[in-house]
Amino acid sequence: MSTSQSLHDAVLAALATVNDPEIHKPITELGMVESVAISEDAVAHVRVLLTIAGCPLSGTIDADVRKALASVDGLAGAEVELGVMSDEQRTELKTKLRGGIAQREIPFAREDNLTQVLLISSGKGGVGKSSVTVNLATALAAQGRSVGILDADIYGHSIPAMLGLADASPTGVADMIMPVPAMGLKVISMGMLKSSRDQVIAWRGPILDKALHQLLSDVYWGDLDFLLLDLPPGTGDVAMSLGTKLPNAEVIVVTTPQQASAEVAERAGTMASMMEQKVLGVIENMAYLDTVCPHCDQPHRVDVFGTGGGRNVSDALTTRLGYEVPLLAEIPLEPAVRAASDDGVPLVALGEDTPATKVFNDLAARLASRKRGLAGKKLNLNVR
Ligand SMILES: Nc1ncnc2c1ncn2[C@@H]1O[C@H](COP(=O)(O)OP(=O)(O)OP(=O)(O)O)[C@@H](O)[C@H]1O
Repeated sequence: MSTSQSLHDAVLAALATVNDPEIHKPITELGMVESVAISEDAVAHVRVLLTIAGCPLSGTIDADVRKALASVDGLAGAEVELGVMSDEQRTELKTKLRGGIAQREIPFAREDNLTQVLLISSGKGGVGKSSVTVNLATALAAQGRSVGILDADIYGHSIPAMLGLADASPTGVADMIMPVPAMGLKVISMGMLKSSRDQVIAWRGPILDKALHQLLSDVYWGDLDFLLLDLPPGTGDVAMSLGTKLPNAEVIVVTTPQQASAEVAERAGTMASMMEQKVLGVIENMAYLDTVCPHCDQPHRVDVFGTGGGRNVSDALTTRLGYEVPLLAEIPLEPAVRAASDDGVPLVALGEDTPATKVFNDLAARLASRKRGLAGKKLNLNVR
């Protein structure tokens, strides 16, 4: 092999180590390296194409490319020129990002898609649906899974604030929306589509449907092991719309011990049949408070909100739906859960060893080790 050829190969190998800062894939795979030439004096001439003119991250890409080239042995120097992709090249990139699918298709709806799509729902607001979503997602990510969160709660978008992303907005690359990274998760919220933070979203019917479709198809989720959707409480337009969009999704019902179980089960059951989706199980949140008794100084479990709500909902749903709907977890009422969320960091991300953290990590481990697509196989996700 000639020296110039081996230098050329070495330069390409070095460029393959440079990731696009937003897409997180090598620029060589994304068609961003337009040309590489090695001149007789061993100088590399590299032309890199940005996805859009005025790309805010052009400085980062330029610096990363130069750094990679500086590591190539035998090069006397490097000249880097930045250009911009043509419309055609952008279309090619978009197709590549969509896994070879040119149209705006929802990747999670494909039969061969292996992402576990979990719809976190509740009969009514304030039971801790969003807290469960962020903590479970963080626990899954800490166990090495690639996890996305879609905050589809049109009434209150609590997810961004719980992840310290209150003012974050996603960027666009080649007509695709880049999810916002936080705590190792990829995050998109309906609230991020609003023009101002205090604007109220009152979308219904077709507009809501379109927005949801966009968040599922135009967002560059990449290969996800899990996608968790925080649904608005109750049944409604979002549930209806997601039914057809995410046929393989599974519903997790979050409830509290005192909630009228029949009512919760009724709503969850109705929603699941509206969506034609399986209910994976029930999570009882704020299940109990572990505290030291002021009278006897001994640790006690106090059932602040009564007992049995989660188990009753699981039993009622099992009867109503005709298959086993297990109680997946009982999460204690723990002031740290609220405090951490208020600080914009899910409790699980703090790495502290608390009973709630343990429950989230344990549930994440069970979900992560699930075998997918084995029809009829008992999944054994029961909490007891
Ligand atoms: N296990 C828990 N221990 C202590 N506080 C909790 C727990 N779970 C949730 N909370 C707190 O309860 C409040 C409501 O929780 P969260 O916002 O997650 O509920 P939600 O069901 O998503 O509500 P909404 O439907 O209104 O968005 C928050 O202040 C949250 O920090």
